[in-house]
Amino acid sequence: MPIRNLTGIGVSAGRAAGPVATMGARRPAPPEPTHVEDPGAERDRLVQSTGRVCAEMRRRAVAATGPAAEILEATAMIAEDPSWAAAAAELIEQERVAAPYAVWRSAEQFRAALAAAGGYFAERVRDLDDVRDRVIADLSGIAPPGLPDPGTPFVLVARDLAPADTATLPADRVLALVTEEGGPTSHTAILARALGIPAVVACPGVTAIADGTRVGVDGGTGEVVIEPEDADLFAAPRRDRPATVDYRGHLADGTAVALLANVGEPADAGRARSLGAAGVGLLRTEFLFGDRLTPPTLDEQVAAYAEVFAAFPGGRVVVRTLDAGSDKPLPYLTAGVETNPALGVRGLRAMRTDPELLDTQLSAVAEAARRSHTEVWTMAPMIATPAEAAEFVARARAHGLARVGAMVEVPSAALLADDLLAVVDFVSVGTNDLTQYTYAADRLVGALAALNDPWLPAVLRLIQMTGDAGRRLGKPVGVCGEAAADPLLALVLVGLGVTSLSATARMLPAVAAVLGSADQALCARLADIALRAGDPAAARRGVREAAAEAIEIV
Ligand SMILES: C=C(OP(=O)(O)O)C(=O)O
Ligand SMILES: [Mg+2]
Repeated sequence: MPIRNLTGIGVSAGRAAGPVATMGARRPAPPEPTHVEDPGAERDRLVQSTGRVCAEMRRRAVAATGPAAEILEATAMIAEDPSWAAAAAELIEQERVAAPYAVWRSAEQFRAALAAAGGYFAERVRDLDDVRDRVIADLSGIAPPGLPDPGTPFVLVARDLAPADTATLPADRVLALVTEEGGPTSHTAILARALGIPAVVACPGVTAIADGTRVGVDGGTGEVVIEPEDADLFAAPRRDRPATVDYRGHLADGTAVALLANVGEPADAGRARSLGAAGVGLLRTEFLFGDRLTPPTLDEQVAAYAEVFAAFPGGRVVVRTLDAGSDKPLPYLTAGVETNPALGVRGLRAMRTDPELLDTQLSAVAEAARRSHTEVWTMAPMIATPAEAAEFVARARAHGLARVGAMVEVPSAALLADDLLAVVDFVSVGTNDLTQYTYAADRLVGALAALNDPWLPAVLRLIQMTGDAGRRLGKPVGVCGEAAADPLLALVLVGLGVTSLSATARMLPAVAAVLGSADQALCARLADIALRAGDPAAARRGVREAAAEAIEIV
């Protein structure tokens, strides 16, 4: 029976058509525990192999930029971690087994420990698997696992992608990518958007499509059409998109809607600026605090913030205080073991356990702001009550910070948006967490991807409540979650009362293109359609059709 058309979750807008090339089965069979006569020589072989793999991973990390660099850096660090290689060497010594088998066994132990630690550590399992497979391939003298190369541009299909593979995708050859697993906030989704490649995740059955079959992929609606009759429908409009942001900060009717960039490290700020971003709507400060045993000093922080502010003289930069805990644990701050880390001591809750850390950060932001010509706004993550927000505002003001706000990522914050907005200067909706908490679905679990879709009606309703409260109180309501990177959803968000959008810089030109040609009345109509739709697929379809009648959409 021919495979019918498939549907997944569109996570990176744009359309493309081309032949399928499937990522080879990455996981090799466990090697046999072959006996070796000379364990010393076998250990040397292991050391040389891990050295080669480490050098290659490091080379790729150094060569990459943006989110790819961060992800490759994480894999390179796992490759360079001596503990798993030392455990493998010990196995060779004690049991006189060949290196591939020892690597496999040692990696199994480490991956079990990472998986048990949960959150951020569990995510590293994919990186460890990647390193393990590369070392075993090197020891066995076979090509390392990697991307297919059919010799022509292709639609990449995979069960899931290792972060390192996604990070090095050749954007000129991969027309689109479709994965059977993965969720909207997975590495695959975030990087596809950063690279501007149309992408669909959580698409059951896609790996059954034979290589070479032509498919059309719509990264907006999530549709994968087998042998499309009208391939022109999938002609790649993304190639015609402007490469930089051409947007003056207001809709076609003059309604002000700021378009800003999400920035995860100082280098991103320069890139965002060169693309034409007007400022930063979310500076994630975790880059300063991770991968170390003690927190950064005041001076280190001042220098890093000042570097970001310097990229936007006269512009706005919204700094988010440290969001530690859950998927971002820190050895010196967050609680050891929590049964439900996403519901645990994270974000502002973790900072309240160490007020000095929060004070140092606020003081550094204030000092860097004084040295710059940038409008600096400061906000806290994981605010659940207006009282927490009031406490944060008082602390930030004591450091001389003028504009202080709260993220809306917990449903309680949206439900009490009037009370929250009464005590802060602005709010910014973090749709990634708001979605996971509204639908009680871990954002890192691929199997729950359908419940981590910001087009879900309850999420839209909570954003509407927040937007309405913002209008009533005359205070700004931003969105800085991945939802703002979806051009169609961006129009809906504006219709729900959102006054600024902040997204990964590469998606800003596409979002700018729709904002600049829409007006408030259209956005309100689209918001109404999305709210009434009942489910994300119907909402996307209805909004796309109505938007297409009024404006040219990407
Ligand atoms: C922007 C958000 O924060 P993060 O993705 O860093 O948790 C969010 O939750 O939407
Ligand atoms: Mg968040």
